[in-house]
Amino acid sequence: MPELESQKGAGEFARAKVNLALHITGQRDDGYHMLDSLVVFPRIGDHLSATPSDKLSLEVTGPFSTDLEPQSNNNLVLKAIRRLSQAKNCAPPDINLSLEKNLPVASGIGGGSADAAAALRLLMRQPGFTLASEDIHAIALELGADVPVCLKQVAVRMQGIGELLSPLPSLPDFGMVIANPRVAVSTPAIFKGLQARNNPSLPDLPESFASLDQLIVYLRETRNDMQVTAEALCPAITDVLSEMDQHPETLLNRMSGSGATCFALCRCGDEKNLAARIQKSHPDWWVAFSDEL
Ligand SMILES: C[C@@](CO)(OP(=O)(O)O)[C@H](O)COP(=O)(O)OP(=O)(O)OC[C@H]1O[C@@H](n2ccc(N)nc2=O)[C@H](O)[C@@H]1O
Ligand SMILES: Nc1ncnc2c1ncn2[C@@H]1O[C@H](COP(=O)(O)OP(=O)(O)O)[C@@H](O)[C@H]1O
Repeated sequence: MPELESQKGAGEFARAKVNLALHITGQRDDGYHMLDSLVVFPRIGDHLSATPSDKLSLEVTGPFSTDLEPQSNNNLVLKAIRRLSQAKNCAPPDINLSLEKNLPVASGIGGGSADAAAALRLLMRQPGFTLASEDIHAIALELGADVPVCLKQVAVRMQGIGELLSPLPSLPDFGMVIANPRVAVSTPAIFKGLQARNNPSLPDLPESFASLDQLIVYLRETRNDMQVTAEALCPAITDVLSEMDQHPETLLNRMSGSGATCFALCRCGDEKNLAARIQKSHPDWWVAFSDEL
């Protein structure tokens, strides 16, 4: 492994993925579901950095580190590093990776996918590890359906099983609060429990969203098709949505991904107060906010 070009402070920020809308439009023969989703990336996330070492290793710190086995070969960060090295016919690099786990695990905001994508970006910055964008996209998809969208971390429409990414009309400014009742939800269990798998696609997108009100009107015509199943399996999701509903700042609230994290959209500037009030009512929940999406 050539000496790391960037060391302290030059890590990767692995942003949470939030599905503003998530329609399940079909199922492939291999069982994977077809999606039509609007995805955004709030400024809330994990941090991944690397320092030279005598072998490949991973340490996990941060508030949710205890929910992951620190040395596990199943960590998506290590899987991503090994898979990209294999694609380059190189031995995995001798680095110590440090993951600050700020996002709850198995929570519908793609923390593991974001970490895997961060690991790919981090390694690709090193000489000898770059790949053409279609090749890195294919590796990302092998690691997980949500990993391709996490590579670029910009707002997009996501289709296929997660591999088809297309630009969105530019979005108005808005604030976001996300809250998780600290109950892990298994993505495969929610997919398995779906009552309907052939739902309509997203309504046609306008050429632009002139205002936040227009975006909210559009989103009210959309759904998260996993929400009913997830609420039945995890009633705490309903509690989070009801709490968000009680605050006048909330313009629209919904579950992200397969849950249990829910988001509330608000006017820019309202997010900090809204988050504080939700956290005050439920000190045991994980609550975060962002004004940049
Ligand atoms: C539901 C979504 C929506 O963005 O988000 P999360 O709840 O995970 O955040 C994603 O599609 C989750 O993507 P990801 O978590 O990467 O999925 P994978 O690891 O590839 O697969 C986990 C499990 O979900 C199922 N799966 C995943 C994606 C998909 N389009 N159809 C599926 O049926 C797979 O069959 C597998 O059993
Ligand atoms: N770095 C990681 N962060 C989170 N989860 C990980 C990671 N590596 C592997 N996993 C595994 O991936 C599964 C899905 O985690 P996660 O991506 O947090 O779920 P979700 O997409 O629902 O938010 C978990 O069961 C976890 O054990």
